[in-house]
Amino acid sequence: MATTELQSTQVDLAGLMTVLGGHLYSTPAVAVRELVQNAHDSITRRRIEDPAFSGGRIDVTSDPRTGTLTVSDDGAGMTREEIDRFLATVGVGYTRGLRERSDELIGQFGLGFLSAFIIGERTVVRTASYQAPDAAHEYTSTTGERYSVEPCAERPVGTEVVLKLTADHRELADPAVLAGIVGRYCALLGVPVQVNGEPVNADAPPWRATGEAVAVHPVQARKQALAFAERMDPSFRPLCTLEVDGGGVRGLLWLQDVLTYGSWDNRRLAVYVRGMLLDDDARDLLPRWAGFVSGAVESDVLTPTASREDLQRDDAWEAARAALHEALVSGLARVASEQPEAWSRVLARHNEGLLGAALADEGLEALLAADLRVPTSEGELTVRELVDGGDGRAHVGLGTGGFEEMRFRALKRPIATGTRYAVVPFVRRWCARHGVDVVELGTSTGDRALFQRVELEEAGWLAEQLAKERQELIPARFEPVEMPFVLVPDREAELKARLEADAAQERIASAALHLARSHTATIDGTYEARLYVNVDSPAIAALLQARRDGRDVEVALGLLRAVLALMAAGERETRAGVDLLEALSGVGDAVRRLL
Ligand SMILES: Nc1ncnc2c1ncn2[C@@H]1O[C@H](COP(=O)(O)OP(=O)(O)OP(=O)(O)O)[C@@H](O)[C@H]1O
Repeated sequence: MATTELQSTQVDLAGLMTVLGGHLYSTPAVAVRELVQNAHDSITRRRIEDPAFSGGRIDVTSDPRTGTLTVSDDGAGMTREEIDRFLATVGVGYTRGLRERSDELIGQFGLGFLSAFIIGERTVVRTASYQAPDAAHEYTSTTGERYSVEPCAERPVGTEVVLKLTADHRELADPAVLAGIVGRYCALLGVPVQVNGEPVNADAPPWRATGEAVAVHPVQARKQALAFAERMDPSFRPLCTLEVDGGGVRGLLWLQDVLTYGSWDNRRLAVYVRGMLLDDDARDLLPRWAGFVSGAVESDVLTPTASREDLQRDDAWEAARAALHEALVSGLARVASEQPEAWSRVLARHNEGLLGAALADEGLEALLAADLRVPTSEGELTVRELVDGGDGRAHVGLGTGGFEEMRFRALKRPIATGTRYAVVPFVRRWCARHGVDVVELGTSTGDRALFQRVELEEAGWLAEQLAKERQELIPARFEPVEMPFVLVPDREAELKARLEADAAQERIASAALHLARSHTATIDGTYEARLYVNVDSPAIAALLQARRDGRDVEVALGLLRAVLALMAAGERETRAGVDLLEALSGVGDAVRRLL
């Protein structure tokens, strides 16, 4: 058998660099983070290996005129040999080996330094190691593929990396841009960082401060937490903050102080791993319903991907997600009991989103069920108020307005607006728990609960006189007695007509359509609307009596037809086919004949 000769795989560094540069990182700003992170790790290394060391500081400076950016540290520095072995060898770093001795180190892949070549057209590294402080070296490279190392003038122990930025990335030298980037990435870093002389991480996050010996008054602690939230997320003012401590995550969540709707998804969570911002938008760690929640958390157990801009979806991630969920629910409960003012603001701002949240989470439902309000024809009410106002039943409208609403308005009874986000399921759930009936207006079962049907000899005659085509006239008793009739469009027939229209075939997947049709087949779609005529109303009672007495009822009928048409014309759902002018002239005609 012939022996197979083993060959070495060739690495095309230029090609690899293009991939890394163009595809690994989402933004060139990440390169700045990588350099600051190396400075941090080098300081950590020196703290471990050089017992005499008491410093630790990172300086980022820029010169917009020359387009240069410099990151300096007073960390361990590198010897000549270390430059070759670690800095200039892709995939290898000193840091990885040291991680066993410290959980503060951030680097592990031996890749980050390459990002300097994405934003810099020339990179110079000047360094002196604490192991050989008198021998400083200067590394120079343009693309990272080739480099030179020379001895250089004496310098303090530590490293400075000087980048001449490419034309595309010169904006990174703008002091404000740079301060913004570094300030966000390094907000929680344990080593002080200055950008052009200004500290960017001087204030420790509030959860670290709680370990301090002097206990802070709760009001003061709340203020500090709000100030932190405001610093971290300038786009929204925070309404109140909630602590997170569990599942390997510590930090703060806050509710945004804006008016939100159910569809609002502005979840924003910044995740810091070992003090460095890793994922600016880890929204998936927050529950889907928390669209109005922002936060910043840190963790040592979450694992970054190689781009260090995302997190691996491992067990730690799941545990963190569960902990954040729990922190949100218990934090909201705490705000409800300890900060009544903030709580009423939370309810006012996020009522709609919380309706959905309550449906998604039983713990929240228990907390919120009594306080959340649903939109009704009488303004926003709690379900308890809706039920009390509805004589012990919850009325829900599935359309918009209509005669039914007019009737309820006349009675001053509230109808919940069932077409709005989460209202129907929330009301149903509440009522099921409290043993209360829900009446859905416009469905045949709903109508049966509201209109007490009566037998009437003149029903056929009334139908001829008042009902239009595809309207079913039903004699009934209902309140208020002043109302002679109510025209109720049949929502189920409406749905049936819509689904059975040919166009539906194109819009709805056929399996779903089939299912829907098997339901609509059970709906009797003969009538589009029901006209309930109130036999208790003085107008109808008088009309019927006059007819029984054999008197002429034409004028009265004309007037009633006109009123019916006018009522129908005022409602979006019933106005089709109503001739307003004809209705008005009907009134005029009746008045003229009466006088
Ligand atoms: N400022 C610095 N001071 C001292 N050593 C440095 C500095 N910057 C880089 N190095 C050395 O170069 C090595 C490679 O750096 P690089 O950023 O490529 O990878 P890393 O930091 O080890 O890992 P990662 O890719 O996860 O960031 C480091 O491990 C360290 O030994």
